[in-house]
Amino acid sequence: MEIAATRTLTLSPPQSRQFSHTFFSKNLGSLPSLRFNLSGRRNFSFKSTNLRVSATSMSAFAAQKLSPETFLDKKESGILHFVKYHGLGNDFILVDNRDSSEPKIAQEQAVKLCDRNFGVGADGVIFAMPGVNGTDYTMRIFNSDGSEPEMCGNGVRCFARFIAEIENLQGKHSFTIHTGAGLIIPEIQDDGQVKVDMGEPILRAEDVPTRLQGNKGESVVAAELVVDGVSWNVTCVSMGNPHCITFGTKDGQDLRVDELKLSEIGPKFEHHEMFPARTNTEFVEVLSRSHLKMRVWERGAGATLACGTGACALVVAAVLEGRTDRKCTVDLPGGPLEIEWKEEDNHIYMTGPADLVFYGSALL
Ligand SMILES: N[C@@H](CCC[C@H](N)C(=O)O)C(=O)O
Repeated sequence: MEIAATRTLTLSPPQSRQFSHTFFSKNLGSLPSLRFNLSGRRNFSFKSTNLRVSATSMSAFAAQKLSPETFLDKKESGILHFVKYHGLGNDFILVDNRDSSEPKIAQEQAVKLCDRNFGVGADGVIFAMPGVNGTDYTMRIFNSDGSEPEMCGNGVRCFARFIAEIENLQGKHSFTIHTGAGLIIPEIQDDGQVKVDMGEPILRAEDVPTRLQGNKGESVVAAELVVDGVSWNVTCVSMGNPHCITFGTKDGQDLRVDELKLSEIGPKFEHHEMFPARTNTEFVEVLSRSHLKMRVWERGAGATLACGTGACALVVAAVLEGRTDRKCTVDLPGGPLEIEWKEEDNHIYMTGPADLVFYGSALL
């Protein structure tokens, strides 16, 4: 389903200009609040020191349908046009940066945009940039705290759908994408899901990076990590970005992820001295040899509803610890991902959704 409605964006005084944009949203079945409000006018505004956005949304159906390219091509100075996407609730502001290898906004501005009270609200800002070394595109991302990670699994699925949208591509398509984690290849499937070749996991302790000693060759597998006086069993895996995966504590107690006090324990893993580049942490419950359930505390973003690189890393950890087979469904708070760590090429393949939420503009 595609819905288009006029969106009027009013800049706060003293810039009392008005812009009208077409608002596109797909898959609104999962977004009752948007559908619910389509018949009326709703005002919302976001303010912060250097970022001001106020908008009156969705006043009419199909009143003025602009193409996505036209919307993003508008080049009023000081205004950032973006498209909001999410992958299982892990949400991102996508910026069309195809004309430059410099991100259109600075890290501090990304922090303000990502703010859920004073900004647009997102787990990160993603830039679609020109490719390098023969790749189709480059993807860069800023976390909601402004730091720059090497890779983002849910983000790269959103990136693929964003490219298809702005390049007006229909059906099955794959792209080569240069990231901080090397070459990543997402392929949009006929059903709209995105299957991503996430490359090979990195297991050497020093490269993850972790200061924990390798205990299985150079890898850290089911090793002891003391966090706040409690001994946890952890496996460390990098998918370009660092992950610490735990299935429970050393006393043999398996995790019940719903019972975890994530906001208390998460930051203690993230900033642990054993992780010189900080870490993402996945807390995992094994439901069967092909079914896992996880909650995540992300480096630079906190508790999120999903983490694609995390889901890949935890399947690697589960296999290395002998807990599951190589093909698993991973239940994340925002929904399931299908993950396979293939023996033939040592690559990990992730399949899941990516959905457009809305088009918007922000005054920088
Ligand atoms: N949510 C992402 C990971 C984003 C980067 C992460 N916060 C980091 O700093 O490494 C995913 O889906 O992989």
